[in-house]
Amino acid sequence: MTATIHIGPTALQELPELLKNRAFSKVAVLVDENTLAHCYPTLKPYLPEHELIQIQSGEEQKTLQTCEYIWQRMTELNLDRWSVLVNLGGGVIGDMGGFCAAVFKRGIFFVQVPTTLLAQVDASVGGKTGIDFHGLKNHIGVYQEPQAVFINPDFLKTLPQRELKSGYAEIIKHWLISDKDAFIEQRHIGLFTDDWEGLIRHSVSIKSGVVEADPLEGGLRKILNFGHTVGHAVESYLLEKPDRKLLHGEAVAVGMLCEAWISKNHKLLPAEDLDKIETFLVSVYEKVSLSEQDIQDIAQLALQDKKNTRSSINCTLLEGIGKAVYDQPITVQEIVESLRYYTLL
Ligand SMILES: NC(=O)c1ccc[n+]([C@@H]2O[C@H](COP(=O)([O-])OP(=O)(O)OC[C@H]3O[C@@H](n4cnc5c(N)ncnc54)[C@H](O)[C@@H]3O)[C@@H](O)[C@H]2O)c1
Ligand SMILES: O=C(O)C(=O)C[C@@H](O)[C@H](O)[C@H](O)COP(=O)(O)O
Ligand SMILES: [Zn+2]
Repeated sequence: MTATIHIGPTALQELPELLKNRAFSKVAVLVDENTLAHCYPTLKPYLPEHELIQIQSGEEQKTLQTCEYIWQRMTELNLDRWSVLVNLGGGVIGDMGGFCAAVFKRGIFFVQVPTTLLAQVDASVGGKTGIDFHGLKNHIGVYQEPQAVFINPDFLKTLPQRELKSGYAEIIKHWLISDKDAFIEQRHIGLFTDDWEGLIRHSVSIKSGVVEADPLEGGLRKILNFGHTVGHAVESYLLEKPDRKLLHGEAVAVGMLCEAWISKNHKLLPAEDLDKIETFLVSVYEKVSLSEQDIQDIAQLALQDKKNTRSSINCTLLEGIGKAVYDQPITVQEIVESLRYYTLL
């Protein structure tokens, strides 16, 4: 069953009732240094007595080593099976906190309070939790729904512009896979909107609809992975190169361009649609420079994608703006060519 999602500047007002009704034995809040400084003061008035678990921010922290630290703190704090972990942060806190809670003592409760645009429109919804392993994205994880999700768009006021743009990539993805009108009409307003709540509600409704139809990604849910076959490979590759690291959404933007190009190559996406996607994404995201060696290495990483079966790379492609098709076999060589296309844009 999918979790209840509360959206709006007063969303957190619903939290005390949930905590009281479920009579959790202990409440712990997972934060990083940024969410402790910028978001915890807003959350605190809605919490009963609680403990804090603090980790360092960043994708590099989304590892088994950090999980060990979190489990150690949960143990020291004597969290039992009726405790709840409140994950206050972006997708890293949400994915890793959700995973730690889902397997601690075979599962305690958790609540998502997403504080980045990316986590509000995507990561907090749908129950995918997990961590990176040896640089491979979300390689270890479980599906586990939180007790509830509380999305307060006011948290975005302190979010750096680069992080906002990263989250915007997942909004664009939602438009590209299922809402042509939104892509055509809203793309130029996007980042300059004064209605974040409206954008968040729209994205959450697209994602929730897909997840409800196919929670465990047997089929349809794979459309939410558009841009991620190549995007995750690019993100994993550059994560190992400290001064070239990309944010998740920035890598997904590269991935969407490459996979849109592959869609056209497969005669699924009309040239004029590729043109529109290209013009728009290039206007929002800085080009990432990639050498021929980078391209060859990135393409190999796509062989680890979770949608693959046997040796087939199964990609989600576009049949047009607003319509995605999943399980489309592609080759390493096509990924190489798509990345070459990207470098020439
Ligand atoms: N589970 C899913 O369905 C899903 C979906 C999309 C992405 N993800 C994962 O999400 C992760 C990316 O999440 P992200 O983009 O939120 O990055 P993130 O969690 O690293 O947060 C980005 C940065 O913003 C800071 N921050 C958070 N909230 C803030 C605020 N309100 N004000 C100021 N600073 C703030 C954080 O401390 C961090 O430095 C990736 O690991 C990706 O794989 C998961
Ligand atoms: O929720 C989903 O399903 C998605 O694919 C959403 C993606 O934006 C997200 O990055 C997800 O974590 C990727 O899942 P993965 O199974 O490819 O790790
Ligand atoms: Zn994503």
